[in-house]
Amino acid sequence: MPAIEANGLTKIFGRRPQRGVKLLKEGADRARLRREGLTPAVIDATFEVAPGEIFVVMGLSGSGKSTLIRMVNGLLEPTDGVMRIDGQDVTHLSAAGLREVRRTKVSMVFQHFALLPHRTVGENAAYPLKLRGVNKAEREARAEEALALVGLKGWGGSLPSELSGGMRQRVGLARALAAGTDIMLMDEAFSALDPLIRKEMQDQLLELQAELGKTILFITHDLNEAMRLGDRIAMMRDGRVVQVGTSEQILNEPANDYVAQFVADVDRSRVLSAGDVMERPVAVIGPESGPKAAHKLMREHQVSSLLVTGRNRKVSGVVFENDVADAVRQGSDRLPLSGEPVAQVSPDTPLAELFHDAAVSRAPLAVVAEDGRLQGVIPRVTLLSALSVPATDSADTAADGEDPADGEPVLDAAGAK
Ligand SMILES: Nc1ncnc2c1ncn2[C@@H]1O[C@H](COP(=O)(O)OP(=O)(O)OP(=O)(O)O)[C@@H](O)[C@H]1O
Repeated sequence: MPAIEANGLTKIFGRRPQRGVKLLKEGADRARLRREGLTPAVIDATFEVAPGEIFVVMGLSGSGKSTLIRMVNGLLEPTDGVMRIDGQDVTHLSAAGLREVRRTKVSMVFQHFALLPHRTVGENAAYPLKLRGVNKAEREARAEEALALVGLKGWGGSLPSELSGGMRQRVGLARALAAGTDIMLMDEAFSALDPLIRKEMQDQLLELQAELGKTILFITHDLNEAMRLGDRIAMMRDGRVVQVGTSEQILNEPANDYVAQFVADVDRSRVLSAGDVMERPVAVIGPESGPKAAHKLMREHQVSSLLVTGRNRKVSGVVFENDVADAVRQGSDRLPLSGEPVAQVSPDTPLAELFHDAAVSRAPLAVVAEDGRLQGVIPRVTLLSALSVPATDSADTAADGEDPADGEPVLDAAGAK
């Protein structure tokens, strides 16, 4: 069951907003509604956020992000459509019902977090618990735990004025964590921070997420932030969700020209990772194979090197064309393994971190799973082309979600020799 589910969610500001819904359903555009004195802030938004997912809503100022998040936590009532939290329809809840949802399910972190200046950091973090009537001892324990999670261990007794801006924003995060809800809504939560502190907070959020598995709906107008944080991203324009996808899908398969232009300047080397661009490891040979088989495979795939893998698909080395040709000429039946190490990287490694290895290594980079099994390869040319033209083939490989190594012609002693 999705943690958050929006179905046809629409919010129109102005008098008699239902008129706007009707007009929209009749095909009217925003300008038409504006002439009627209506502002369609969110139009027909439909998406699901899975439990444990970081779902980023991304769009320029005025695209409707804040309105959308305010409907999720019940600060605004939708004009049309349905919003469900953990399967419960919260679209038209009473004030008491909404309070209950906020108390138990959803907490929120804002851009400018209003800390109570005369209360300690610990009391600030524990504030929502106080409102809920949680007893003092438990409040303090939970606040302390939450402060430790955001790197503010030992600061509970200080006043907000003693903290830097970044630290205050951490208190906001701690407050949401102390509340103990499974869903956290973050509205431009890091946008007011200096770039370096902002990056630190993003890292921390990713760490916390890995540890706690919260469902996070994160709003930002910063594409790089969206791409860094989001498991998936919803791109909004003029109140509509124009695309929902992983950062890799948004980069390589933009739904329209607007999205394509938007992502044109993204630093692809930081957004795409090895797993996104790797190719099927076809140029791979088993250790028992001989030089003739290696030579044949190289010709077939027009490559100048082959990775050598054992039966467990672990990479044991590399052979190069010249050495293989020599071995064939000399009638040798042993693969002429090169002494060169093969760079092995995890599928999560950003492309930016692959350049050094790619530059110093003649062999393609080996992308290996945690258990060391070969998942794919990245020849230098693939790395370079991934940075410019959308890498459609490799994107398909990654999107399939299958083990690209399976079913490939890995030759060994029993194979074509
Ligand atoms: N209470 C309101 N009354 C009337 N119009 C509103 C109201 N709140 C928002 N709007 C309008 O709805 C549209 C969407 O605004 P919203 O604040 O949701 O966008 P946003 O993407 O969050 O922008 P920003 O990043 O600047 O906050 C805008 O045209 C805005 O002027």
